[in-house]
Amino acid sequence: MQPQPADNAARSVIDIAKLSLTFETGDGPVHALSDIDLNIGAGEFVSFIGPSGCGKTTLLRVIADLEAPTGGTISVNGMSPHEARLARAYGYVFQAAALYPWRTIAENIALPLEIMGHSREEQAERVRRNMELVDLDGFERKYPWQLSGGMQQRASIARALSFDPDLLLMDEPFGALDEIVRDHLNEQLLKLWAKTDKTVVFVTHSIPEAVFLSTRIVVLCPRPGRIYDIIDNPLPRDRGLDIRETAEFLKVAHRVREGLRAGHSYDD
Ligand SMILES: Nc1ncnc2c1ncn2[C@@H]1O[C@H](COP(=O)(O)OP(=O)(O)OP(=O)(O)O)[C@@H](O)[C@H]1O
Repeated sequence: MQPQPADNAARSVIDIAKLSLTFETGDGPVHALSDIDLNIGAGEFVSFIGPSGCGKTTLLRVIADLEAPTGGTISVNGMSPHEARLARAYGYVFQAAALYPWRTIAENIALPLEIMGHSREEQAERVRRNMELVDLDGFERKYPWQLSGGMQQRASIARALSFDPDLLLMDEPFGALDEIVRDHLNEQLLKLWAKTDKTVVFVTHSIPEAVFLSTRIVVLCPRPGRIYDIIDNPLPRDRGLDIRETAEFLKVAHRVREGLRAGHSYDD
């Protein structure tokens, strides 16, 4: 039986306490993350937003076991990030679609399944299901360069979902796309999230994107990278783009902007 949303919301997926990460560089230590406390529950859509260099990507990479913290604790699905990575607990979507140009879209999406040793039939079924989920059916035999930037990013989301992880980590996936495409993908991502009940952690620079997508918004500030504010988004989960014109939306956006201003240095 599928867990009910209420039970689901109670289960913690990511637990971070007093976490820090200092990079030792030739120019001295860089305090990329300091004193981070954050819990993310199942089914949440949490955005990290903040000025360049505040540690958004580093925090996402720590969750994904691509960086190791130098202090504090973190668990993902009750495991260390390393164990969670081996257990394939999450799918990761990068800023650039990073598809292999010599493989068709279907072959790109099948790649993680191939590596995991799924049968050809299983691969085909999962590729079909995930291509449908991101609205790309019909493009199986195309190569990445035959698709627009937005379609390539949808393919990379389908690839991240191919092995059905409960957790999706997304690092500015739509940052390089124009506004209209981005709006469309934001809507599609929200529908996909509602349909699949995934937990999503999403890095962005865009206030409207963060407010439109998220159930919670984490505002970070730099030097050292730390959490400035965590905003519960009161907007209903079922929202369309026109919600961006409402007073509630603008109120949340205003609070995010205030947080960004407070942590921003114009010398950057
Ligand atoms: N491998 C590394 N070695 C040394 N310093 C690093 C490394 N990775 C990141 N940093 C530094 O850590 C800080 C946080 O970087 P990070 O990329 O996480 O910020 P960000 O908020 O994602 O920035 P942006 O919005 O520009 O992507 C920056 O000062 C960055 O230069």
